[in-house]
Amino acid sequence: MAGSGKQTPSPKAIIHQKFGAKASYRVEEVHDSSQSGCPGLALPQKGPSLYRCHLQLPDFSVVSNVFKKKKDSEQAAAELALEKLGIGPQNDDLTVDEAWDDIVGRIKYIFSDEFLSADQPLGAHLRAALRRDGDCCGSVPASVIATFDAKINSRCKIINPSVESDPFLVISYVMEAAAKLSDYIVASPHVASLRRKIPYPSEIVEALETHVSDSVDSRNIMAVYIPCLGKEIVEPDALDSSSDQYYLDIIAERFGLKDGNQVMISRTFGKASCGSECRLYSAIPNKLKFSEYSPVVSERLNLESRNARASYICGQDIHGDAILASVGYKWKSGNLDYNDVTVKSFYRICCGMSPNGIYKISRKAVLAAQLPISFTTKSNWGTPLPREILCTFCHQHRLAEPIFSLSSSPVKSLSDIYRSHKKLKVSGSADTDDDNLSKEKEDDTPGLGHGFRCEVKILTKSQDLVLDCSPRKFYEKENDATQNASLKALLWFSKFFDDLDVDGSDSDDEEDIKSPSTNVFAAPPILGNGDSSRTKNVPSEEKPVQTITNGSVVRICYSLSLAVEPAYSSDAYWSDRESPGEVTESNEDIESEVEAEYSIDLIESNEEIEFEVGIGAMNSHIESAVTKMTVGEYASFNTTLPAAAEALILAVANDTERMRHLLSERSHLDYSIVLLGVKGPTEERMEAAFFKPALSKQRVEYALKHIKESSASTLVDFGCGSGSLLDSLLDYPTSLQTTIGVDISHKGLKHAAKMLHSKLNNEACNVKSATLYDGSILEFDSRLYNIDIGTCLEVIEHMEEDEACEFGEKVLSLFRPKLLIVSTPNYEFNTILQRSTQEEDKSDESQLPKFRNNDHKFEWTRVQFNEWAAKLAQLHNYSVEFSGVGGSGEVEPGFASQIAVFRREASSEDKVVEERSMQQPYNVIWEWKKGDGDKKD
Ligand SMILES: C[S@@+](CC[C@H](N)C(=O)[O-])C[C@H]1O[C@@H](n2cnc3c(N)ncnc32)[C@H](O)[C@@H]1O
Ligand SMILES: [Mg+2]
Repeated sequence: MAGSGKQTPSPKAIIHQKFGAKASYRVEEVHDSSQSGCPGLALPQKGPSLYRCHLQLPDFSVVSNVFKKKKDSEQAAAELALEKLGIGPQNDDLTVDEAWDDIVGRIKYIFSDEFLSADQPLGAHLRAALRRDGDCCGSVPASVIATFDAKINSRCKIINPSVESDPFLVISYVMEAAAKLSDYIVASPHVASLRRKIPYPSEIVEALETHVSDSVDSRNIMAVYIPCLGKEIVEPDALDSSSDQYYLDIIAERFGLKDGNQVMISRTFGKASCGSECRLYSAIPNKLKFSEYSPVVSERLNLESRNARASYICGQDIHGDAILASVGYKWKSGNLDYNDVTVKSFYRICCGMSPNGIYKISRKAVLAAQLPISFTTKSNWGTPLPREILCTFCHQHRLAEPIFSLSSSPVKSLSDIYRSHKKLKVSGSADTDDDNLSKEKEDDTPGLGHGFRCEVKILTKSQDLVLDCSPRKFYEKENDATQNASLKALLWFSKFFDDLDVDGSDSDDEEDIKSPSTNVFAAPPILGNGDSSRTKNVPSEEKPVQTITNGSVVRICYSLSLAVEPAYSSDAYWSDRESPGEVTESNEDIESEVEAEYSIDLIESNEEIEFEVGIGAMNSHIESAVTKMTVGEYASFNTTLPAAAEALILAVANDTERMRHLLSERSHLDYSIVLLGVKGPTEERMEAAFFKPALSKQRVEYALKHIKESSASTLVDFGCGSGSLLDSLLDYPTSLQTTIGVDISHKGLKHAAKMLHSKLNNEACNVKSATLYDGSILEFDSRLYNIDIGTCLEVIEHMEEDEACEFGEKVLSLFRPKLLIVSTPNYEFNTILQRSTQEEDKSDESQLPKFRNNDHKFEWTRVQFNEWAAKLAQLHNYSVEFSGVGGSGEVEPGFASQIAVFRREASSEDKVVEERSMQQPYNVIWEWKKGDGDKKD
């Protein structure tokens, strides 16, 4: 933060002052969920550590976002708590009178001998002021003091919180305070500047002279000129810094002002969108008398001369023409530092003000991408997630950090009980993983009467409510609840910022969203920041044959170019295309005929970008083209330019002048797209859309029924994956004493180990040992011989068909479980599932993805499955029954998941053949025994 002599206390320090030992911080290590650690797991575990802090105060607790450093998470939690308590970190509980005293004292200190050599920007301004010519020598613009001193700023906020958006008010307070120091300081109200009455001692001044200089090099500092009148274009500008002149005096010249004392300086902004921190400079209105400044004057000024575009990007009222520049004194060295700012930077900053724009920029697809209208799964969304976008948005608009409150459904599930149990047992930092583990477990235990809702509140920094968004829906995963609530809030803001249409909120959302006021925001100027193509929903000419279904994730390579057609269309270019507009003879002069030659300028391209179809994540032209393509196909087409596109094009194009010229011609957008790949809608999603409870849960329940009936004590889950069956089995009392999982996927096994680890030390459960093996079920391992129950759920279709046959052979001839349950998708059911994710889309079914999942090597009809199972059973002395879950066996097309239950005939001999007994190719990667806890291999 810019220069106060004494640092304001940190949020943590304030909390300490108020609560002392009653404030307890607990920092939790958060791993990437797929990577979090598990004791005793014999597989490498890696993953970046992030930290989240829980702060418990006597009356409430808060939880911070995640941070790379523990320290930051603690400060963030403290800040959240202060926000909840209604204490701004800098406000220190001062009275208005005390605030005034502080300001007066601070100004006096700023003009002291000591401060002149201060290692901070304000000190550098004071030194530079001494080098100013003539009248101005030694005089410091009041706006400099108002802008660069954090302490004065925080005290002004106590006097009147509206200084946040009204920088004139701060100046008027500075002038008023300075007037009380008439013995020390000359405050000239007409020019809004301050000067020390008694000159600095000459030895101090001389000592400073050597190392202070304003000249950067011989170059100009590139800046941007933003005219007050919206009709006038935003243009590049340059500040000539070659002389040793005070930089505010140079800026003053650009406005035709006498000197820098008349220059207003805004706060900094824009770092995220253009790389460097920018400020806006403008002229203090001529007639403005700070001694008479009041809300009435401010309102009148706003009517007369508010610069809408400039005010929009920095969130303060800016008057008259403005210059956007990144220039200022460095901390420590006190030298002038700058970064070039271009017109492109200006448009990027504008773009980054809206939810849609933030998404576009972070996807690096400003023209192509748009904020999706729904959040389905994390894996389909890409980065950044809605929650991060919402945080960026709030930061951009100087709002407080969003407050998320999660609540779970009232039913206390077993997993909750286990979790609290677990918490009592483990303590100390080494076990912070446990919290993640139990959370993950909950996430992945769908349908156990458990769910999360999230409410998100957006407040201003002064704690006024802007938006309260509380979707009523429960989600199985905590994260889904948070992301969906965030997206809802973003879409609400998007209506305001991108479409200017807050009233149009969907009727069923109304109860979820409360917003007492939107007047925290000024209406955005017309920049064309949004992409109107979504709201208008461009109707396509002929109803397209959509071959890629909603919910699929496509990977494309695209380029977008701005093309200008030739003045005379003798060119064959358009002959086989639809011309974007009537081609008329040009009446213009020779020069423009030459300029109007066919040109095509690349404006945006992406070698590879993924997006989900059907949620509006991409410009509708791209999406509708892509969904008709096949993998490897190339498509190109052009569209006329929507008015909205202009600002976006300027936000991506380096050569603003040329782009403006092209945009003024009869230009259109040329799209070239290659479809690189398609992943069908996930099996999970298709099934979730169709079955309640989820099909996966129905499979578990099916297995459970057989376990209960058979009083089995040993179970092997062949292809256990992430252990969903092994995990769920622990939720119910069963006769099982030994459970074993085998899989070849390390990722799945790690996940399984973590889940089991978090759940197994529970007294209520009968299980005495649990083991996870890394191995292929196509190989025999004698440790798995002759078990009571084998399960192999949704695994065989992930192998080649001949391997599935091989597995069938081996499991019945070598492993010889007493009972074996095999499930696999019923291919005939797919049309029904696919229809459920297709919604109204009546596309040709023959074009739909063949299998439910990309990884499926085959899917069998009922006849194929029955043949496979019946043959095997007969060969190996088993009986087999057919059944299924999802739907009904009686009605066409049968169950969604078909199941074969093999039973070993009582007569068959049960001894493992001698030479096989030594075969133990599987590796134990995790093992647990009652009483021992987790053991490494
Ligand atoms: C769709 S998952 C099913 C996981 C689990 N059975 C369930 O129902 O949740 C298929 C699993 O089969 C595993 N798999 C495929 N081929 C395998 C093989 N030859 N040996 C062991 N596991 C295999 C995969 O690694 C994957 O975890
Ligand atoms: Mg499968």
